Amino acid sequence: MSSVNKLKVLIADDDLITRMLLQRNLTAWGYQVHVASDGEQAWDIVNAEDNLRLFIVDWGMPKLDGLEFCRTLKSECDYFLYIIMLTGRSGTDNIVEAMSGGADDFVTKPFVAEELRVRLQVGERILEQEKKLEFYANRDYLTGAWNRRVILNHLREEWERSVRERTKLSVVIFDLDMFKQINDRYGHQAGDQAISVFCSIVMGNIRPYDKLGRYGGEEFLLVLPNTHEQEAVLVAERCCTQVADVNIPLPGQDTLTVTVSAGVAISDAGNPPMNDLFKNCDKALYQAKNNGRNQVVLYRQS
Ligand SMILES: Nc1nc2c(ncn2[C@@H]2O[C@H](COP(=O)(O)OP(=O)(O)OP(=O)(O)O)[C@@H](O)[C@H]2O)c(=O)[nH]1
Repeated sequence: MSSVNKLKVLIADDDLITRMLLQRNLTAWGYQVHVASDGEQAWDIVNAEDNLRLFIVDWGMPKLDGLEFCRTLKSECDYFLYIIMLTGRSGTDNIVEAMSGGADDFVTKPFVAEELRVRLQVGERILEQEKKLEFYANRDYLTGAWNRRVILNHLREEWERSVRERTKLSVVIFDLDMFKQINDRYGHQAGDQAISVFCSIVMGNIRPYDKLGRYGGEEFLLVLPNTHEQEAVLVAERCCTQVADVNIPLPGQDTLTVTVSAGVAISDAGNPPMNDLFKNCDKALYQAKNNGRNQVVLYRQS
């Protein structure tokens, strides 16, 4: 297993021997281990590392103790985490306090390696389930694009940010052309395949902080923060050209080609307001369809 695929675990413990023992065992069990000797250091690692979801945390630590660390972590993270409290303390009162404070499991020192290993596996199973739930709740199942709720929330957040930071926010609405005919002629499965290919192409053309979401059936919304209209038009045109150029394989020897129309609109430091931004984008899309499809139209005030 390469280190890229290894699950990350953060160990936070002020006792050197425990840290070394944990690090040795966890590395042997295939985890990518990060080590902190107090709560503050643990917090720094949380801020620096992506995808850190599994934790083994001592209770009594200098600067920031384990319980406070759990509380802060659970209240500030909007994704699921699994924390095992590994402590010299024992007894019901301590278990209740730790688990009420955000710990998901409680192990008393000295720990038995095999027991800790299976408890980590329980954490992994729960994290895996949470990841699936997160996907089903936020993503479009067919394409992996964000679903309508998420993309509209994201648009609102980015619009608010553009007001705060006085930047330009660009929005693109894509709509696959004559899609009813494609379904009628080639069948729904082929239509689905075309939608998936379209999304892969768009996702391959955007920056990590741009977001593509499925707004309706064959209508997709692309939110491009801090982006001028010319750049947005270029991205949209690149996507439309690439979609039109691809031969989508169908069962047998057949292939299918599709085209896409797009409307682009921008808001500059919150002007126009979000609803109008959206309406402008829709008007531009309507224009693109009226002009003959397979093209990008930028909304202009006039
Ligand atoms: N295969 C498939 N078809 C879908 C999906 N979502 C929506 N559609 C179909 O997309 C078609 C959209 O048709 P219309 O809204 O009439 O638009 P159009 O045929 O694309 O025409 P223009 O937008 O004017 O170019 C409908 O037949 C929907 O059933 C989907 O997930 N999969």
